[in-house]
Amino acid sequence: MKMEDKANLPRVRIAVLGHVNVGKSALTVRYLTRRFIGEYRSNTDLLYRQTVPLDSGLLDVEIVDVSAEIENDFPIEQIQWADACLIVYSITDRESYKYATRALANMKSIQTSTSSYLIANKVDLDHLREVAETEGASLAASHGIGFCEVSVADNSPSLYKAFERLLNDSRGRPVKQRKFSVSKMIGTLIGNNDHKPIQLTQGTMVPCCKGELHKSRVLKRRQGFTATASL
Ligand SMILES: Nc1nc2c(ncn2[C@@H]2O[C@H](COP(=O)(O)OP(=O)(O)OP(=O)(O)O)[C@@H](O)[C@H]2O)c(=O)[nH]1
Repeated sequence: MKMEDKANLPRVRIAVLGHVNVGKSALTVRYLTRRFIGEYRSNTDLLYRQTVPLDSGLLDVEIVDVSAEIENDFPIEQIQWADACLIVYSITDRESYKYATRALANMKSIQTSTSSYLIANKVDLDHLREVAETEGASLAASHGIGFCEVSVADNSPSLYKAFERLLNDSRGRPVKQRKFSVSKMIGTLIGNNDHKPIQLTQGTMVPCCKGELHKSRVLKRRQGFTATASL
């Protein structure tokens, strides 16, 4: 594809939110690469960019995998940046369900136009289940959003359907009015010499250093990440 054609592709931005250890990184990498990264450690937000084929055509997708290192920190800037949010919890961790409940309530209170989807991960660990499927379904229903239970480890097809539904819904929406310069944010991420983009097979991943945008979060956070499997 020519560069100018690529530059004209519609773009959708997704923020992946959730409590620590629920599988946000594994889920994002699974969607983009179809691979499962078993041991993954990240102390900072990660931005992924990739062109994905949908039935409706090619789409430029940017996904922020939001670090949940700081408890109860509501990532408002990432949500305002995004066109859509995936809120993830683990069926084996009730705290993560509570986190998702708070996140959805906070999103409602700021009346964001961001569309959302709730994902319950780790259904392969049903013997360790702490959250019933009906609880996830009723939480999602109370916010009028989609819901599914998945196992990222087992490559559940529902995971891809959730992403595709969010992408298709967001693609059809008018361009979101943002309170800050998105191009500046992306420029900061991509242009930061300390955090060069990592080339994936089809896209890039950038450890996010959000500068002014997320100073309070980032300063408290240890920078850098390690991935024990190459993407
Ligand atoms: N059994 C099982 N383990 C999973 C699944 N998804 C992720 N994991 C594991 O859960 C752990 C946490 O996964 P991550 O993707 O790092 O989770 P995260 O939410 O990004 O974690 P933080 O970066 O700490 O917020 C890892 O050990 C994964 O291998 C799943 O579907 N089933």
